[in-house]
Amino acid sequence: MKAVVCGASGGIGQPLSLLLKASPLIDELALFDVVGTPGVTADLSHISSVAKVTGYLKEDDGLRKALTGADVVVIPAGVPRKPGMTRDDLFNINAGIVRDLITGVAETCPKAFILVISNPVNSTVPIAAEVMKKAGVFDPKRLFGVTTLDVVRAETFVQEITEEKDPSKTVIPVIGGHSGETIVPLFSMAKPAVDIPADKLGPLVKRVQFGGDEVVQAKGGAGSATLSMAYAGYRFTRSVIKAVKGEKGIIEPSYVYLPGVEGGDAIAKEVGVDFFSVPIELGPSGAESAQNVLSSVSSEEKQLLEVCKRDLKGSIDKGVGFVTTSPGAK
Ligand SMILES: NC(=O)c1ccc[n+]([C@@H]2O[C@H](COP(=O)([O-])OP(=O)(O)OC[C@H]3O[C@@H](n4cnc5c(N)ncnc54)[C@H](O)[C@@H]3O)[C@@H](O)[C@H]2O)c1
Ligand SMILES: O=C(O)C[C@H](O)C(=O)O
Repeated sequence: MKAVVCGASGGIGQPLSLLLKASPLIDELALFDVVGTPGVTADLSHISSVAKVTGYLKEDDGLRKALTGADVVVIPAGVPRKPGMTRDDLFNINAGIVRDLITGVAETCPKAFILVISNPVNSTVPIAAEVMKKAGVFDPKRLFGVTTLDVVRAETFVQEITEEKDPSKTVIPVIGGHSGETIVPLFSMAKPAVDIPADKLGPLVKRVQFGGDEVVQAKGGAGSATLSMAYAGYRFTRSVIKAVKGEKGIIEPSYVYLPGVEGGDAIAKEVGVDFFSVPIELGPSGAESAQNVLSSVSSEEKQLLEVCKRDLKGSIDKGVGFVTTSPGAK
């Protein structure tokens, strides 16, 4: 199992690479970034775990070397937000970064599972899909937008109400996209069920939707969530790898191209957009099936979904348009 981290020297990239290096599920870990990988690689390579670590910069065909033989490619490359910015404000820089990295994946390891963390996820995943389509190698079951941090936040924030000792034991589907009101936590479907007083539900939902802003404000210009994202990114990567290795019954919400996933076409028609996060059953070929949870949502959640669908459409069109109307990826 070879995993590659693109953006490995960054705020997310370093702790994510540490967690992957410590995982016994991974035999080879390749680190790619435009700066800093020699140091990060040397440092991680002293850890006495299974994975063999290699590092690459852009020079000397580094991206191709890093991606050769990759099974999983995780992408936290790109700029983070500062206070006052939206994720969409990152589009102008990050769209090109993601396009170029995915072009490398399409050329070097088209069968790899691709996990996109770079923001705005609502647009960068459609960009990745279009680049893969253009190259004739798009497999929707292998492309994931990582929305796990929203799930992790929902689990964590609801604990204030449930007072459960281990917050990760409460399963809460979070659907939609990964930005403000496109994030729709379904507390009505929590397992085990949670009893949330009416006056607390609205603020709880808002906190999950705008949890990213909390961290951006607290860091005061020094970036956005990195450590919690590394944890979430690792958790999702581990689930994909375990499922690929044959473990059954692994379900994780993820932002995918629904028409290409079993059961997803009907959901896409219902929500009116093709890219959307729902709980996905993972398996050896990636996204095995999409779970339609829409019929079970509460009336409050239905209203949240209306706003979500409206906001998502523009972000998806922007991502698709970036590839279809640009003169072509490098
Ligand atoms: N999906 C999520 O839930 C989520 C959560 C947190 C952050 N993010 C996003 O993740 C991205 C990274 O955040 P960060 O805090 O790690 O930022 P960072 O600036 O600390 O790190 C980004 C890294 O990407 C590298 N990079 C830039 N261009 C590159 C290229 N062409 N190829 C390879 N590497 C390149 C940089 O050198 C840097 O090391 C941001 O876009 C941020 O918004 C997403
Ligand atoms: O808020 C951000 O910009 C980073 C990330 O998307 C998050 O949710 O923390």
